[in-house]
Amino acid sequence: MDDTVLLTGAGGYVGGAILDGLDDDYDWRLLYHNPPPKEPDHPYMVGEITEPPDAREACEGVGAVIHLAGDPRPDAPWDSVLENNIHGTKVMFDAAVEAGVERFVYASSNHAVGHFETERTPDLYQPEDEFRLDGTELPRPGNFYGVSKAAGETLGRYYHDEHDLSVCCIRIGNLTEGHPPIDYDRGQAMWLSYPDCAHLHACALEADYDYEVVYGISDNDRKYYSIERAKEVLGYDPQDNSAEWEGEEKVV
Ligand SMILES: NC(=O)C1=CN([C@@H]2O[C@H](COP(=O)(O)OP(=O)(O)OC[C@H]3O[C@@H](n4cnc5c(N)ncnc54)[C@H](O)[C@@H]3O)[C@@H](O)[C@H]2O)C=CC1
Ligand SMILES: O=C1O[C@H](COP(=O)(O)O)[C@@H](O)[C@H](O)[C@H]1O
Repeated sequence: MDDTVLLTGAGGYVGGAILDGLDDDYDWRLLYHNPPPKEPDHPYMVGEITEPPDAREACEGVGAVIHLAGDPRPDAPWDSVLENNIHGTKVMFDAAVEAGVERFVYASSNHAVGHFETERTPDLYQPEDEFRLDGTELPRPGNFYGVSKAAGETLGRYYHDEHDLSVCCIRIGNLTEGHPPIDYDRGQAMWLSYPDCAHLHACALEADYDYEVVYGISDNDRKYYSIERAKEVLGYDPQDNSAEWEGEEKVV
């Protein structure tokens, strides 16, 4: 991808992981919600994804969008996910199409499929359990936040079919920096390391695809999300595995 890449939600955790790993690799334009505390190393603007003029300005002249901005709280109230996650994502898709953007990478979530876990907890978090979700299943959100993420995936399907935009929805698991979550089997099952997060988003910027839903986790022994589709279509090659850690120490 030689064109400018717009990164919304640039000031957040996922945005930080992506910029940590891919800082020099792309011609970035960063969208912040509030003025950043320190001057970014890349061109940036401050704006609202729910406001079409801001979204249009952010998308002008870019070749790809990585859309992270939104309310990330699993217990977020309906009003907030409706406005920030569903409406905000629709506004960003509209602006992307209007600007002639070629591809749109969308931050979906494990919470879009949270209720698949209900009858299988806690067995599915064990390394020997062979149950896998692979991205072809319909959403089963576990909360309104998950509903909003599933809605974003559906918006992506529509904008791909209607406007021929390449759309990759990444159902991100549990991003933590440095080491996997401690004493949290479920978090270790769906851990996404910072380096694997950056690499996966680079894959989504480079590969050829139409519309994809993939899982964004490291290659964890405890996984119950398949990463085969991400490997096959995007060339994802994760380097981390939460099983290689004991607490904060890497032991393998
Ligand atoms: N951190 C994680 O483990 C996971 C994150 N995700 C998704 O990844 C994305 C980023 O998550 P995080 O970085 O963890 O969250 P974060 O809260 O650290 O970052 C989100 C950013 O979006 C901005 N934002 C929120 N509403 C906005 C609006 N109306 N206009 C402009 N900017 C707005 C916020 O200011 C914030 O900087 C979210 O969409 C979240 O749902 C999905 C699964 C797991
Ligand atoms: O989608 C998200 O998921 C992660 C993991 O949450 P968990 O409840 O499944 O442990 C969460 O940390 C993040 O805030 C959220 O956006």
